[in-house]
Amino acid sequence: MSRSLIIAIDGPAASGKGTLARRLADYYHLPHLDTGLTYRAVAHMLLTKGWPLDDEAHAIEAARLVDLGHLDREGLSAHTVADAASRVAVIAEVRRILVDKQRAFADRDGGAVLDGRDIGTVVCPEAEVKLYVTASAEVRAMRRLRDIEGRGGKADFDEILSDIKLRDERDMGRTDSPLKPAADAHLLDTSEMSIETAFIAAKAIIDDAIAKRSEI
Ligand SMILES: Nc1ncnc2c1ncn2[C@@H]1O[C@H](COP(=O)(O)OP(=O)(O)O)[C@@H](O)[C@H]1O
Ligand SMILES: Nc1ccn([C@@H]2O[C@H](COP(=O)(O)OP(=O)(O)O)[C@@H](O)[C@H]2O)c(=O)n1
Repeated sequence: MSRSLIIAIDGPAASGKGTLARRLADYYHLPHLDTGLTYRAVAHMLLTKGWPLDDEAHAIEAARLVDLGHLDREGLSAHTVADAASRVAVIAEVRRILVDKQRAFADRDGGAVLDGRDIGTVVCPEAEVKLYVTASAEVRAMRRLRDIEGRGGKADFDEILSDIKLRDERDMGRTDSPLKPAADAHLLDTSEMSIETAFIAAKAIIDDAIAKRSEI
């Protein structure tokens, strides 16, 4: 690969952006960063210490301590951590600190795949390929339910659905870096797509962008 390839993937909870990001990173031999884990890490630190989620000073301190090399996906996977993450994610200074770290990750030779809520709009507005992955709230809630049950847990579909809708509202409604497709993002509605079909569709978009380089 002669030029850096940055692939920015955004979308709401359980739309499949992480699964797609990991597969694309593997296919194009690029490093991958799940930026949601950085917000989850901040939330987890506050929850563990018993600090309120709107305690800005401690949230900022926690954001400074986030180490991209040590993000524990399993330890941060809980539903409560995801909800708490969307609360600390409204703090502008927390975002600024985490976005700096995310940009440093993206700015490496060769490129990278990043997924989150504001990658195409704020973190990597210069990304060569931007994907906005979505699916209906019901489909996303069903995917999350299967995730939880697959790990031996129990959950209620209606509760997950209302949590997902609430988090969508919080993420799309905040003033700082709200979740929305970048103007030049390709929309991928995976409601009726398998993981494989979504991967093939994304790969076609990326290969097309790479092919256009040689025409320039
Ligand atoms: N296109 C798809 N069809 C069916 N299930 C999917 C699809 N994409 C992802 N999944 C499953 O849905 C769940 C949530 O996907 P994930 O990639 O973690 O979403 P996100 O990163 O957007 O929160 C996972 O269990 C994943 O295997
Ligand atoms: N780039 C990002 C990534 C996540 N987040 C926040 O972090 C929360 C958890 O993100 P996540 O990607 O781990 O959540 P899921 O989509 O996996 O459920 C989101 O609901 C957002 O509030 C953000 O604000 N910006």
